[in-house]
Amino acid sequence: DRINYVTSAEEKMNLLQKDRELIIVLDSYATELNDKIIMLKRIVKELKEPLEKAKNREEEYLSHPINRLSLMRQMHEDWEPLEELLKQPVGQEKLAVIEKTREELPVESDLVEANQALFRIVHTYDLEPKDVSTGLVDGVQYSGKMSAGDCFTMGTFSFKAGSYPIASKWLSAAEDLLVDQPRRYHEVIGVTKADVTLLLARSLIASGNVSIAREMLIRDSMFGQAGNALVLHFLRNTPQPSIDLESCEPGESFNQLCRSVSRRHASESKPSRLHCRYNATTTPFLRLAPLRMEELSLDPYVVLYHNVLSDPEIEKLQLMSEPFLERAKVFRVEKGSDEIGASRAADGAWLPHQETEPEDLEVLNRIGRRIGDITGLSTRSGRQMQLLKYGFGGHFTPHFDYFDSKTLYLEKVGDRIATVLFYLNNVEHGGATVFPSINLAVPTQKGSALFWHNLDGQSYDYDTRTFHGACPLISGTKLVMTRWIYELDQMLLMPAVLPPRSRNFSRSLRNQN
Ligand SMILES: O=C(O)CCC(=O)C(=O)O
Ligand SMILES: [Fe+2]
Repeated sequence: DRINYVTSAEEKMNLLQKDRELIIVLDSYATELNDKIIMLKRIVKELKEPLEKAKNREEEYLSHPINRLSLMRQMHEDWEPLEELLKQPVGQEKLAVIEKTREELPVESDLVEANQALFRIVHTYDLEPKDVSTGLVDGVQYSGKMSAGDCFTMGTFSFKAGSYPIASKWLSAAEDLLVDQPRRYHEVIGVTKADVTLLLARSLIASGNVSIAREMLIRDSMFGQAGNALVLHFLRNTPQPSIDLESCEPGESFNQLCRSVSRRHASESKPSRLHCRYNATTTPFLRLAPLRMEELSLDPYVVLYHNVLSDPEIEKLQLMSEPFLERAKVFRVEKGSDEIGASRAADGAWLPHQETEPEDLEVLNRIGRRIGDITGLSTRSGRQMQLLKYGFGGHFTPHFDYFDSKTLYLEKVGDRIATVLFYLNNVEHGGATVFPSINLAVPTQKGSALFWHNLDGQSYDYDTRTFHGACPLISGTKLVMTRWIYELDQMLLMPAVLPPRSRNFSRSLRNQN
């Protein structure tokens, strides 16, 4: 399996370590080169000395027996080894280390994923690339700054994705940065002013700003009057997007809800809270230990229970899932299999895992029983939960938790009638859970559990209003755990409320977890 640099924290640390090592190697390469230069300069100085003495008295100098021998010997014997010395390659071991390390460095797809993550953040939270390039992200000033090369790669990605106005903004940021930043490095890596300006012109033209592009090219001494011809050429050759982001576009209401609870707006709008009360009735357990609950929506019913998990339990969950974390996949109904897709960027671990220790199993079962106590639904032990860890730009495009489709597993357990989403940490910036159809955004809250029914309370039909997703994470990590409650597990508990249904499986092509 390839290393996943985008979401895995461990690999991110590894990345920094590699970066540090490579820079040390480059530095010692330069030192070695410098040592050779110093040595050569010294040799030059030594060779020059007799010549200095001979200046203006060449004949006398050469008639001197010792000088003559010295010159003969030196000219005959020394230039061969000197030539050898010059030919000797410098820093070969350092070069070999760089070559070897390069095999383990991020590849094209890693960069594309990082591009995608930042693109998503800019798009969802409606940010200005220029602000982002200075580290100002959604009202928060971060310490990093972007280089011209960084902005250029974002511009290129946005261009390929067919987002020409955003591409123009990134490329114009790159152009400005090229002026101020040391150009030498960008020349070496092949990001030139001409590249940036030409792609900026193409983006401007593709977004309808033809005259701005023309003026920019003509004013540029590199192009001058050739600018007119370039504009014509670009007008005739409209670019074709080669990256498809359309298929996982979360939609404007999703984006707006994400913005409404992000850092920039956090103080302005809190999620609507209908009631805050204690649940002391569902089961005998709750009569002893009432739970504070916030009903966020009555129809469909969505409720947030507070302090469901303790800090030690959360710590345990994190520890037991760590070895099994891998890139979370998306279930493709049409293929009947899981795959990594752009609609979801997070690491996931299924709990319990085959290798889960008995004492960890006990914790999982205890949590399972607690869910039963809280919801009044049957949560058969052994059903897996999914722990999810989102990193920078991690997200989950809106989806339904029910499958609405036939699979072998579903025939055994039925569909997911309800979902419990545990928040295992407080997210610093971004990463809320959002229900676009009911205008609900829920920021993470450590220890709380969000609960909703995926089926309509009356008809038991799929409730499409439960469409939900996870907003892109802007900084830090986000940890959640999902426990689904299955239809057929309820049969013993309340056989009467679940009449056998013949379903029309309406979706054949959908993303699922
Ligand atoms: O992470 C979230 O906020 C939502 C996760 C989710 O919808 C899921 O795992 O099905
Ligand atoms: Fe979900």
